[in-house]
Amino acid sequence: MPLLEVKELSVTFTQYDRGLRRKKATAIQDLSLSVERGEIVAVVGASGSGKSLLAHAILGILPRNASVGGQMAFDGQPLTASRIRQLRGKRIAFVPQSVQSLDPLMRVGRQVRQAVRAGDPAEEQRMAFARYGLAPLTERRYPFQLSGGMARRVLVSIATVSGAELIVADEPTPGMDPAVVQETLRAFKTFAENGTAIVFITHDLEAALAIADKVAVFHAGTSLEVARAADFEGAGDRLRHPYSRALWRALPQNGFAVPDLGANEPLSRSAVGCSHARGCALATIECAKTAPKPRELRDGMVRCYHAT
Ligand SMILES: Nc1ncnc2c1ncn2[C@@H]1O[C@H](COP(=O)(O)OP(=O)(O)OP(=O)(O)O)[C@@H](O)[C@H]1O
Ligand code: NI
Repeated sequence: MPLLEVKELSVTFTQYDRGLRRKKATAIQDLSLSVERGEIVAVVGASGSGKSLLAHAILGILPRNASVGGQMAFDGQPLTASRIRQLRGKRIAFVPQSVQSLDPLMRVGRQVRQAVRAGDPAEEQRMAFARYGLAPLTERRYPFQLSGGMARRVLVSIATVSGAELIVADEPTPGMDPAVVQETLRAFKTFAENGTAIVFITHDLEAALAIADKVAVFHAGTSLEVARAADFEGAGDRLRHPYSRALWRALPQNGFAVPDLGANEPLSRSAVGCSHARGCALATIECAKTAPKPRELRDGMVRCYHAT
């Protein structure tokens, strides 16, 4: 049984136009994902593809104008609003994308110590700071006295000292220098080896592949493919979706093959058809008409009529 199971999640925002006309915008649609204990599932995708919203939906911290559909379960029990309030910061820890989520008025060492649930808080905090390359004196600083990369290491410390069974990390590494990124990724790997389940959200496919078991490729508010990390190899022939293959081939070591993905177009999630149909070499009339349903393929998932 997966530790976290997300089934057919949808997130819709109600917004008011000028003139108080209500309109609805669907930001996540028909999204399913599961994470086992000890497993690292990376969620990769372009800006605006819905990665943070997935994290916020799991953590129960979506804004009030968002409505959520579908089901989520943690450790076999439905993840209701009241249950997530009990689990947050305990069995489920979150590394938020924004460093603004640190308390601006509290020294960062104390913020980390408050998150410790087992063991000596001071000891745990010192060990976390050492692990992520933060000097001991950093504990006396306030958030505004830290660089972005340091603040992110504090956020990672807070999530990891909690001893949570599931860590949802939303872009934990930007602003860190490369050695610290490696150290942070290694720490995640060690937590997973000790049984922690990790959802690792990143737009950095290389970082994802360095530690993940599975990779969910997001586009326009849903996952187009869930692959084994090992499927990203060679020319990408083991990948199931043309979009994942394009992401893989665009990496420097694969020759920066940049296809026209239509990536900067306004998201086509409200449009009918496959969100990737424009700019896809395989697209047929069917793709433009009706979005393909997810289907299992070779120990993974794909939403594409043409995947084999
Ligand atoms: N409060 C909101 N009201 C309306 N729409 C929203 C709101 N928050 C997010 N969205 C919509 O949801 C989409 C997905 O946002 P999300 O923050 O999940 O993207 P992301 O994949 O995390 O991007 P990034 O890589 O930039 O962090 C956005 O493009 C935006 O259109
Ligand atoms: Ni985000």
